[in-house]
Amino acid sequence: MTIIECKDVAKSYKRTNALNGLSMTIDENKIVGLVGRNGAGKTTLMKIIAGFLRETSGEVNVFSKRPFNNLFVSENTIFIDEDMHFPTTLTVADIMKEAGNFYGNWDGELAEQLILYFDLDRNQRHKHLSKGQRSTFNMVLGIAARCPLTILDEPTNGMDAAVRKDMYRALLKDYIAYPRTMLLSSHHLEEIEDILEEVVLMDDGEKSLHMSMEDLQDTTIGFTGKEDLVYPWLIHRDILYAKKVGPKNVYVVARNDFSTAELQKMKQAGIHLFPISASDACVYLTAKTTGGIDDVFD
Ligand SMILES: Nc1ncnc2c1ncn2[C@@H]1O[C@H](COP(=O)(O)OP(=O)(O)OP(=O)(O)O)[C@@H](O)[C@H]1O
Repeated sequence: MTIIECKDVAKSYKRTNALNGLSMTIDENKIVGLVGRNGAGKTTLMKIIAGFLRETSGEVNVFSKRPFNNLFVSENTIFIDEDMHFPTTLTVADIMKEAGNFYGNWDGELAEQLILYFDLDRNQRHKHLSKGQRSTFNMVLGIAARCPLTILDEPTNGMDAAVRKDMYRALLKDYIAYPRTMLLSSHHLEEIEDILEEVVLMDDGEKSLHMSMEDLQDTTIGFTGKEDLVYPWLIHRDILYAKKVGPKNVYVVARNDFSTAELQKMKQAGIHLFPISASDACVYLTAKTTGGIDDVFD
């Protein structure tokens, strides 16, 4: 069943077009990563899906309803980001109690166990938590609410590496026990790639690709070897990144539309082929130049 459907969605702020005709569908009970460079439009899209912002044009359906200001969508959706504000007098325990009143699937016991594990003081006011503690608590809310649609926008900002790892593990374990639809944005795809089933890569307010994690790994391929050996194979190919290595060698990343036979022949010709990680593939696929930061200095 489709949970999120975006058709040709655009969103303009005064001088910026944050989304430029984006279309996608997200099916039920999938964990989908939303990735892209700074300013690609991830937060804008997530806020529209959560019903916090209204699209400028196009159509968005969440649970087959228009999400903006929709009570059904807000009861069934939780949106977690680092800007979550609560009344300043509320403690961690107060917020958990309120969450229990609002979210039908709330698991108070799990929330208490996670609070204990992550060493949060349930009597501390939310506004007095440190940056990392605030993110930790917010994500506990996101997990324990067990909303049919859980949207997590850069949820681990400020957490240390150990907490981030534990938190994603907690998220995955709870998702396996209680499947729901999750949309998760992060600048660190390598940290979440093991838990994602699909990735939506955004670029300049548009969807650049939407595919399974497995397919994403095969989207790009790297080559190193002598320049005059490598380049003839790359005529009319989509070169995403190229760098000279020493006087005669090159390091090239290209979109992988090569046949197995072609790759085999390249290997036999003495070209070294190597896989590109999913997170690097996203960087190369959305890069503005083929030389990266080196272009600035050349
Ligand atoms: N309230 C706003 N008013 C004006 N412009 C905005 C507003 N919010 C976002 N933008 C602009 O819209 C574009 C998309 O921003 P958005 O926050 O959706 O991107 P993002 O992919 O989440 O970025 P990041 O990874 O840096 O968090 C950016 O150019 C941003 O400057």
